[in-house]
Amino acid sequence: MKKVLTIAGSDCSGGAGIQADLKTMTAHGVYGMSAITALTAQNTTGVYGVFEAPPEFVGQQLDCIFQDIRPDAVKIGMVSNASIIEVIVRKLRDYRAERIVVDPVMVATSGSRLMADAAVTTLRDRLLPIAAVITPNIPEAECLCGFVIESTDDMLRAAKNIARLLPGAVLIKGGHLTDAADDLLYCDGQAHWYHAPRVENPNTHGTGCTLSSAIACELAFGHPLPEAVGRAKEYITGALSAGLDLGKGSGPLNHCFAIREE
Ligand SMILES: Nc1ncnc2c1ncn2[C@@H]1O[C@H](COP(=O)(O)OP(=O)(O)O)[C@@H](O)[C@H]1O
Ligand SMILES: Cc1ncc(COP(=O)(O)O)c(N)n1
Repeated sequence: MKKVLTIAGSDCSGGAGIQADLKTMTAHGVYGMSAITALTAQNTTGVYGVFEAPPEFVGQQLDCIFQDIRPDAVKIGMVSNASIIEVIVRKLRDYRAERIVVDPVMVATSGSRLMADAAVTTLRDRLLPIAAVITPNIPEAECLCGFVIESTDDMLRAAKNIARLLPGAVLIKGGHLTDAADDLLYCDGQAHWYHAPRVENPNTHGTGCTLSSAIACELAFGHPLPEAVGRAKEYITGALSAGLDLGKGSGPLNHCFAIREE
C-alpha cells in the first residue's frame, strides 16, 4: 500500500486541514499519516482559536514517522510561523522526502488568517524550494507574485512569475476567479489548463486541502504531475458535486461519494 503524510493543522469540525487530508487519503486507498502543526478551534462559520505546536514537537513527529514508515509523498498545509517552517524544511531535507506538495495556506475560506505575515518570506525562501508543486489559490498567488489576478491571462502571467521562485511546478487554482472552476498548472515551462464546470454548491470548506492531498496520493501512485493534477481535479469536482450540506456556514465536502451510497 502507498503511504502519504500530511503536515498540517487540525480542523476540529472535520472539513479542512488534517481531517480533510486523511479522509481524502482513505478515499484514494492510501495509508495516511499526519504531523500536526497547530490545533484550530473552527467550524463552518469561522476560525475561533489557534494553538500552535512547539516547533521541536513538530520535528519529533516527523522523526517518528520517517524513522518507521517512510511516506511515498508528502502534503504540507497550514504552517503558521517561521520556526515551524524551518524545522519542517530541515527534517524533510535530512530524510530526503520525495514528492512534496505544498498548499501555501494563508487565509481560511472564512477569511481568518492562518499564517503570520512574517512567515510568508520564510515560506517563499525556504519551503517553496523543496516542493515538487505548490498549489496557491488566487489570493495566495497574488501574495506570491505581487500583482492582482483578474483574468485567465493574469493567471498565466502569475504562474510564470511564481515559477521563477521555485524549481518545481505551480498550480494556480481558479476557484475564486472564473465563472467555471479552471485551474492552471505551469510545469517545465508548459501551461496545462484543467477545465471544470462550476458546481453550484456554497459548501467549499476544505477544497484546497482536499485537492492538494489528492495530488499527493496520485503522485504516490507514480502518475506524472500533469496526470496527477487531472485525476485530483476529478476527485474534487466529485466531492463538491456529491452535495453534502452540513453546518451553518460554508460546509465541508462529501468524501464518501467514491465509496458507497446509503
Ligand atoms: N464551486 C466550485 N465548483 C467546482 N470546483 C470548484 C468550486 N470552487 C472551488 N473549486 C475547485 O476546488 C479547488 C480548490 O480551489 P480554491 O477554492 O480556489 O482553493 P482554496 O480552497 O485554497 O481557496 C480547485 O480545483 C477549484 O477549481
Ligand atoms: C487547519 C486548516 N487548514 C487549512 C484550512 C484552509 O481550508 P481551505 O481548504 O478551505 O482553504 C483551514 N480552514 N484550516
